Amino acid sequence: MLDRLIEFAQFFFVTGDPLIYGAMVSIALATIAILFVLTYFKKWGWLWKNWLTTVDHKKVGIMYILASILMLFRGGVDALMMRAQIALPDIHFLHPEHYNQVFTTHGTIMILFMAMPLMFGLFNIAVPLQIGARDVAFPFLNALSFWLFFMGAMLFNLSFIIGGSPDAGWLSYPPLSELSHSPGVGQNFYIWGIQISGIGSLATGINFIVTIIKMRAPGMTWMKMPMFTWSVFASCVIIIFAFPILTVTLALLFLDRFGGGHFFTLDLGGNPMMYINLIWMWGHPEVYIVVLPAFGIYSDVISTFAKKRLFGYKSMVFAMLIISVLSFFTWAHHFFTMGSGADVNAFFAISTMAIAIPTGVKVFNWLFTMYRGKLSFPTPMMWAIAFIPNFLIAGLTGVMLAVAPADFQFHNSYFLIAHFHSALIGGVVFGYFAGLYYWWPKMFGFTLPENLGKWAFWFWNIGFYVCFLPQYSLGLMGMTRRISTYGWDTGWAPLNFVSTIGAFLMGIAFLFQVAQIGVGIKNYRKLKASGDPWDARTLEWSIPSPAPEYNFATIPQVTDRDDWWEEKERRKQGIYKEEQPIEPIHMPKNSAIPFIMSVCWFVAGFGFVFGWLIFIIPGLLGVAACMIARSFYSYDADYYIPVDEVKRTEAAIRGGSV
Ligand code: HEA
Ligand code: HEM
Ligand SMILES: [Cu+2]
Repeated sequence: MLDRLIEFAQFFFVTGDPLIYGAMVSIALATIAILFVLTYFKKWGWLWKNWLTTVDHKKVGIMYILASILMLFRGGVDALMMRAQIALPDIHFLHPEHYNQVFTTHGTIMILFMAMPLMFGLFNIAVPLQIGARDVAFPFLNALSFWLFFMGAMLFNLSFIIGGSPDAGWLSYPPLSELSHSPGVGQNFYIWGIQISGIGSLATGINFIVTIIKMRAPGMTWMKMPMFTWSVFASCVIIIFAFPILTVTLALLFLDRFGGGHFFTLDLGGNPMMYINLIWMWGHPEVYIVVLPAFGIYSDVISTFAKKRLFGYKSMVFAMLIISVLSFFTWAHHFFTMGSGADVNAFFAISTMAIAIPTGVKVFNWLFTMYRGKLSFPTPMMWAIAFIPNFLIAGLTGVMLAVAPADFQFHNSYFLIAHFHSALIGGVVFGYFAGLYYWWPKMFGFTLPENLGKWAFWFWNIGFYVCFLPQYSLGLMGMTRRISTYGWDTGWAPLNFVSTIGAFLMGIAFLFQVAQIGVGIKNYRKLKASGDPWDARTLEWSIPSPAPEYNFATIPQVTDRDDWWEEKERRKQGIYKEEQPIEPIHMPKNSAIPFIMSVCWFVAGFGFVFGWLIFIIPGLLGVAACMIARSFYSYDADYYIPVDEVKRTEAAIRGGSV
């Protein structure tokens, strides 16, 4: 036992780095503060009952969003530390080893623990409401997905404090990620953090596909579905085919590291190229997993604020489905330079370029939707419009990268870094921000203050161009990715300095957003939103903001695409649908199992990271116990809300009128 403690202490105080001690102290202080506040205001019961054990999709969505904002902060601090380090030559703020850790955690966190959960948050907030459903198909599984993501993310983040962070890049290529080259525990944190949250992502994919197929309101045929819901469907189709590949790849890497396997080693029959193929078979589709829902948001937001039907609805749907299929045939464009040969490279170059066609269709459709529309520009619309030029740059430089011979020059240079940040920030993050501002009133019942939102918008946008445009030139000037410093003789200093200024402008933009939320909460009474604050088109706006726990008192009967808009038009002409009688509403009960089971996974994962059976065994036993409890002893998992109570709630929120 004593050796274990000493071993633990060694891991704990692995380095004398002041940044790590600083982080430890701040995390400890923040934890104490949270515990104190919860105890002082007697909020433990509230937390447990309303949040930790909830299975309500709206609350699960809010928890995803909160966690992802926290992760955006962590990933953003990483980004600023890197940009500070390379702002000028010969800076000694981060050691080279530390720089490696920071870009690895930044990339992994931003994609897997920021973009994915923010996306899942928006799925949860909007999809059931858009299709006129009372929840997702499997609410229990939905809560489990969230907690698995959360515990996976926490495990990954723990590496910063205990044992050391991973440092082999966000995709952890072997041989660098093998035991021979990375004997520390950082890679184990990477594997287990992603595995645990990955199970959650796969389950979410399945959950939303079933929800969209089975739970649409009567009358909502496929071609009447809101575009965001379509994009979620397309994204989830990619998830269910791509995430199992990630799971298997990381499991094999784990066997290499723990079980003396040789799947990806350089000797005994292994081959690192196998890993590189597999990880990109997930990694490339992953970028479309995150961007398609952003496309869906742009479609809904642009048609709402242009007061027009989306132009080319059917072509939008097919473009998305084509992108989701094509996304599985382009993975090798990430290693044109790794010896595939001319024929293979030509195949993947052409399939990659082919994606420009459906994407172009979408871009033109958005422009045509705005053409001659009655445009207004509240913050969601501003993000949607800013996206178009940003994404055009990202897409066109993507097509340049897809030219295999040219990629021998661009590959792993700052040109690539600029390409993917343009796509990920200008495309994905901006899209999710548009969605967040758009659905905020539906989530919380008040709109965010617009003036601070506009400040945030301009800082993000200007910062974005100032940060990433110079990087295209830096790439062409020969600056490669993942270097922690360079010499004055390179001539890269001025552009890097400008780029760092841009990064800090985006940091300020984030602070504006935090302030905006703070001011919004303070003035929420003044900013109170009606059920339909944007005069929007789809069903989620037909019910009060925030929606009651059962969403729809009676399930809507859909007759049109943009059904709520058409309904409003009909009402203007005095035509009202027949009121449906309210019936008792069937609801799922809260459950503590998703939370407890995920905590057990966390404990087991922690044990696997260090190879400590005293954590692995109880953790896995706990997981098994939760499964048994759910399978054999959870008969009492649902209840009915009686008609009277529904009527009372409706009357209270609507104040007697609609
Ligand atoms: C959301 C994220 C996202 C998105 C949407 C894209 C979209 C695209 N990407 Fe990108 N890409 C990444 C994220 C993304 N990428 C990441 C993270 C990496 C690097 C990872 C790493 O190495 O760590 C990467 C790397 C990467 C490479 C590897 C380069 C290398 O390693 O050397 C290539 C090469 O082909 C490429 C190509 C493309 C193409 C062709 C598109 C297309 O989908 C773009 C299509 C869009 C348009 C073209 C614009 C709109 C179209 C029109 C207006 C019509 C008219 C246009 C034409 C006819 C051209 N990307
Ligand atoms: C806030 C603005 C951001 C800035 C200033 C920034 C900056 C950086 C920097 C400096 C690097 C390392 C480059 C290198 O040395 O190779 C990097 C890498 C990366 N970033 Fe960002 N970033 C930002 C936002 C994002 C977002 C939002 C995402 C994803 C959604 C993201 C995903 C990545 C990825 C995947 C890598 C590659 C990591 C690796 O090489 O393993 N970044 N970023
Ligand atoms: Cu790709």
